[in-house]
Amino acid sequence: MASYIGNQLHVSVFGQSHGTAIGVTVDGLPAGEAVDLDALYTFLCRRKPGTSPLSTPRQESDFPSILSGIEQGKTCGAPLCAVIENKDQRSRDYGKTLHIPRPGHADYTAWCKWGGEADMRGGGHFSGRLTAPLCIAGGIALQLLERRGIYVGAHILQIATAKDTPFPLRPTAELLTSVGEKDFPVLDDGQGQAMQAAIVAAASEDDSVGGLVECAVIGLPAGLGEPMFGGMEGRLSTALFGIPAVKGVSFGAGFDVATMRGSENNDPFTIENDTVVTTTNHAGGILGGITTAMPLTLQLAFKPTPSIAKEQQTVDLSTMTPTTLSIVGRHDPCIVHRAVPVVEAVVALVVLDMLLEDNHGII
Ligand SMILES: Cc1cc2nc3c(=O)[nH]c(=O)nc-3n(C[C@H](O)[C@H](O)[C@H](O)COP(=O)(O)O)c2cc1C
Ligand SMILES: C=C(O[C@@H]1CC(C(=O)O)=C[C@@H](OP(=O)(O)O)[C@H]1O)C(=O)O
Repeated sequence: MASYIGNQLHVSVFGQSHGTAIGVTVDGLPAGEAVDLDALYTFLCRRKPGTSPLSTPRQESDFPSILSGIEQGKTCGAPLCAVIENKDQRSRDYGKTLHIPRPGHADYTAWCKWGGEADMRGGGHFSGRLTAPLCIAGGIALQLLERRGIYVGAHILQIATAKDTPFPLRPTAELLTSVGEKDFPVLDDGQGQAMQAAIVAAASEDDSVGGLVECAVIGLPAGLGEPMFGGMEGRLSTALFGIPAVKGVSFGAGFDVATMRGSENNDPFTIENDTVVTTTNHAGGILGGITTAMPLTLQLAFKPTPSIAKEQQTVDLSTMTPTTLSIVGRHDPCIVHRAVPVVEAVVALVVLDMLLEDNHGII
């Protein structure tokens, strides 16, 4: 099965962008955990569409109905089910082009796989809209982790050619929390202005831009993870590639390690307050798939939004002839800034799942 993840914490996402509703089931949450529903909705609003000229104008409240699993503000042990009704579908945007796959979107591959039966209006089940229910599950996981001193935070590292300052060697909980509270989550607001200008420029040319998100987790114990296929990098990557438009995931110094010498890349060990730490963190807090207790750091590459108004070459699958397409409708000229809370949510779900498997006395 494709739309669920987790070994102890089973998270299953359902729905289509233009269907009645989208939602999530989460089985395996510990019972008796307080869930602050106001804080959860504040988190969901960081992702919701229709809030800025830099994003899709589709108007959705993204307000979740919790159908089960939470009673009197606490998890009750039963599987949690939450749904968000879709309210602002405009399916006519897709009516004339259902046989004409959008370059860069999943239309063509869904058509191949599901024999033309896929509901691809608004991206169907492949849509970025499905990241809203992911944020419900992840937003609850973030609350459980924070209660135990584990903080997950992310920011936009790059959009087009404009670059933010990376997180410092030891990001604090305050830094990770405060950057997420910004309307445009960057550390350097000047660079944030340049990024926003790049999005506006691309949109004005009927085009789109991509970029990078950096995420960090602090407060993890040393020793979380497994060797080989159960490693922290593998577990996180599998989940993070489930976010639509992610084309790359790297940890620590990432692809820069290719040009470093061992003497530069190795993180020297030392002792601080009777604890083993490293003086640099090119490893991103992971050695052998297992956490070192230094901040876990990762970067994700997001491609430019595929649906653009600029004319592109494609094919008509009903006649099997080449054609061109200028996409009408409501689309994000950039995905990166909307994806920041989604990255936090997915990382939190994986970390919580791994702690539930091997809890180090934490849960
Ligand atoms: C938050 C978010 C919003 C998105 N918004 C759009 C959009 O408005 N238009 C679009 O064509 N793709 C959008 N996408 C990306 C597509 O859903 C994605 O590119 C498509 O499903 C194909 O999947 P792939 O890029 O992972 O191959 C969005 C993705 C995310 C995470
Ligand atoms: C609705 C959201 O984003 C949608 C993601 C999306 C896609 O193809 O991924 C396509 C667009 O859908 P529609 O054409 O129905 O407006 C976006 O608006 C959302 O993120 O909540």
